[in-house]
Amino acid sequence: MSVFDWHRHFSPLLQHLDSIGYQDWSHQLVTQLEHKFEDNPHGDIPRWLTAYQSLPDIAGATGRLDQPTVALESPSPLTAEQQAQLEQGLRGLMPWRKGPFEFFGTHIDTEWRSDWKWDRVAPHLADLQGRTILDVGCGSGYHCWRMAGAGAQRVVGIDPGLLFLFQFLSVKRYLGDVPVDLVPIRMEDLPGKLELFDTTFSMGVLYHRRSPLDHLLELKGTLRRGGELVLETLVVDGPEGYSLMPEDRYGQMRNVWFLPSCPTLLRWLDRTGFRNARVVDVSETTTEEQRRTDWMRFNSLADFLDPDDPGKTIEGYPGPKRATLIAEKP
Ligand SMILES: Nc1ncnc2c1ncn2[C@@H]1O[C@H](C[S@+](CC[C@H]([NH3+])C(=O)[O-])CC(=O)[O-])[C@@H](O)[C@H]1O
Repeated sequence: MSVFDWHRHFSPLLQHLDSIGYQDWSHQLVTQLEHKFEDNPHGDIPRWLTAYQSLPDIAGATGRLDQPTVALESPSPLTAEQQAQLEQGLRGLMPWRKGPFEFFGTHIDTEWRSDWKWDRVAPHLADLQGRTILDVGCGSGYHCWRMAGAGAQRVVGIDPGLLFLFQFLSVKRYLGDVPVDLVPIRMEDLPGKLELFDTTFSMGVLYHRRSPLDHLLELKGTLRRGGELVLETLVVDGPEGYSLMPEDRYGQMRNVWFLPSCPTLLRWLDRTGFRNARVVDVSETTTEEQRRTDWMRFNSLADFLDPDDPGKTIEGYPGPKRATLIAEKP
């Protein structure tokens, strides 16, 4: 038996999938979750679970999901004891990378200002009102909450990082049975042709995939006809056809494969069968957007850039620049 009662957390989603005719997917998820939490549990789960379970119960909590800081609020101020319990529990879930969040007045200054990314992406999206959304590589689920705040009917985030799951649940536990879920699986663990989602996001994932074209095809398989893909990834300057493959690490990150130019990305989207692909934003990532904080005390972007030329990574590659592209599935 797992110490983590995963059935309780995932049963609303599994039941929903059954109710809309996606029993095959829900059965597959049960097998994957059993494996993850019972057959082969991550060694840190007991510690994260203890931190999560130590968070205080707070009556009447509500969420503000439509503003830069995803915030939990309570009708009356917390007692000093509740405040201390809260801070200790949240500290037990460090490092906090994607956010910001505020838990009843306790502000979590995360490594990333993920709200800046949302501000760059959101103006270009088809209205999220009433949509069913997949967020691939969703991290702590910060953007999933913003999607819900923009009116999405249901949001499924997937990310294999289990600390992210406990950070996500520490928000969700105060919001009750909201139709927002984080499932700890990889893109490759989804069934091939779900054709379920109105919008699928892949932000910060493509460069981690050894086979970026297969990633695009997998993303296409998640969308219904006419659905929208939102792709955000690291890019480099260069002509159509160009893409950079780092020799080893890029900005100290392992597992970085292809950094295409924007024209190359457009070609990839076209060749994988998307239509109307367009670049809606290109921005350099700054050390204001990604930095060490009190809630993420390890090295961050400033440590990964060349100290003599911050326009370059420490390995001598062009500094991080990200593009957002939008395309439709025909
Ligand atoms: N194969 C995979 N399948 C699913 N997730 C994966 C995979 N490989 C890596 N990830 C996950 O993708 C996320 C990438 S971070 C972007 C977070 C958010 N989207 C953001 O835009 O701020 C970008 C970064 O920090 O490099 C991580 O949480 C990985 O666990």
